[in-house]
This record gives sequence, C-alpha cells and structure tokens, in this order.
Amino acid sequence: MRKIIVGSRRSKLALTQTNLVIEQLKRLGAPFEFEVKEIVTRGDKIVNVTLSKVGGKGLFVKEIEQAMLDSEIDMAVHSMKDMPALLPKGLVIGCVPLREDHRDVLISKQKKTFADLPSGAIIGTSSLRRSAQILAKRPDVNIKWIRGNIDTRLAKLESEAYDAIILAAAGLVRMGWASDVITEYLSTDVCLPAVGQGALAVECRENDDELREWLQKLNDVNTERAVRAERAFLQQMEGGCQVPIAGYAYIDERNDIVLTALVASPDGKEIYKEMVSGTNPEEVGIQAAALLSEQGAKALIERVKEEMNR
Ligand SMILES: NCc1[nH]cc(CCC(=O)O)c1CC(=O)O
Repeated sequence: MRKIIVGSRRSKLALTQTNLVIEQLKRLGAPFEFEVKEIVTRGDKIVNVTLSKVGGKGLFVKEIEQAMLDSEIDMAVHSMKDMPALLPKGLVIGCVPLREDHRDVLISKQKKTFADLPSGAIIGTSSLRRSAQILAKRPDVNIKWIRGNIDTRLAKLESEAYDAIILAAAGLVRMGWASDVITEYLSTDVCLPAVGQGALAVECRENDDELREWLQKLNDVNTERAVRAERAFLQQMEGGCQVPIAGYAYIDERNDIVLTALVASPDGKEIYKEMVSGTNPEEVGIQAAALLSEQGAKALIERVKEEMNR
C-alpha cells in the first residue's frame, strides 16, 4: 500500500485540519497509509514583528511547498486564507473541501457584544482587515496588536489587557472550542472575512494522478467556485498585505456566485465595497476588482504602498 506523507505545520489547528482531511480520505476508502510530517515554517518562527512586514501569508506555505516539490512530502492541508494567489509550477490545489463557517467572531472577556463594548475598549487583532473594519464601525475603541496561534491568543485575552479579541469562527469550530469561547458571530456587514476564510486547500503535486483522483472525491463544488471568485479578486488587487482586503462569495439558489469584495484604508476611514454576481468565478472576481479600482481602491493601494516604502 502506498504511503502518503502529509506535511503539516506544528500548530494545533494545522494538525487538526490535517488529521480531519486524512480521516475523510480513509472514510472514503482511499487505499493509502498516511504519515504526518511536521514542518516548522519561517512564519511560525517569527513572532515578534507584524507579518505583513516580513513577507506576509506566503511564509506559512513556502517551505511546505518546497518539501512537496522535493518529494519529502506528498500533500499538505492549508487554511485557504493563508494561500498566496499563485502556486509554484508543479503544484496544484487537489481539492477544496466543504467550507466551515466563514465569519469572524468576537471573544469578549465580559461577554459584551461588539455593539455593547464600552468606548475605549481594547480589541486584540493583528489583522489590518479586521482592525480597519472594526474602526469603521466603532472609531471609539482601541486596537492592540496580538500575535500567536489561536490558543496563544485566547490565553493572552485572559492574561493581558484586552477586553476582546477577534478570531475566525472556522478555526475555533474545528478545534471544538467554539461554544465555549465565542461571544458573538460578526455578520459580514460588520466584518467581511478574509478571502478563503473557513475553507481548506489540499495541495499536492500536479503529476500525482493517483492521489488527485482520491482528493477530488473530497472536493465541494460550491466552495471551490466561491473561493475561486474570491481569489481572482485578491489576485487582481495585488495589494500584498499592507492594505486591508476582504472578500466573501457564496452560491445562491439560482446557482450564481455572489461575491462581496472590500478594500479599505488601514484606519477604516475609507471603505470601498461592492457586490457582484455571475456564473464564472474568475469573471466575477475580476469585475469586483475593476469596480473597486474605479471607485478609488487602486489609488488607495498605490498610496499605502508608497507610504510603506518611505
Ligand atoms: N491567520 C491565521 C489563520 N489562518 C486560518 C485561521 C482560521 C481558520 C480559517 O480561517 O480557515 C487562522 C486563525 C484566525 O484568523 O483566527
């Protein structure tokens, strides 16, 4: 029996997601043995600076991809939102399983909802996307940077001077912690999620036909179409991670893709947001990007880039 080596980051969430996909493949009757190989990525080692300053989301993925190209591992399960827009040559997303909850959630020490947080409350996040949208709705609260894995952040909420933190629902659900810690699910009107949030990307080598055939059985067509639209939008904006960008798409009852896309200034004072629907994922994403660019999002991105380089 062929042994599939699955590369995973060492975080609890990464290992949980990896084992979830392995279990699903076994349940489908995949004729493989599986071995999980832990890989410590640069993104995991760097903890003392803002991620956007050291190369962004690609950091968590690159070393795992290199191991796959070198045949040290055969597949990897990533959070879709950590995936760069483009994959290296020779690798593919073998499947996109059914999406978990796409929303962001508020975890609040005094169990206060977002609307009920007192003026001056300290909210922990290290995401420009979250802080911009939070400040747009509540300019009277303070954002304090917080880093680390989900478990680290939950511990910091207790031990440090935060009134609340914001995390993705999906990670908490997969860890089994959702009902214990979540105070409020934030609607997409309050906080539009990151492109790909709640979805997984199972990556493998392009020429691994045998594995790809089994991965396809785990693919969820609606999630895949929605995520393709979101990622087409992201790729068009090319904002890196210096500019808050958000996007969420779902499939409606007519089987159309409905994409909401957002670009904001880091202080949340400028917000560009559009809803686009259609049948072709890439077209929907590109159209959303064009609409936002026309409105001023492209100029905003250029302005923020220049400020960063000064
Ligand atoms: N940024 C790290 C990251 N990457 C994926 C998730 C959660 C799971 C997901 O969004 O699929 C998280 C943690 C968080 O943002 O709370």
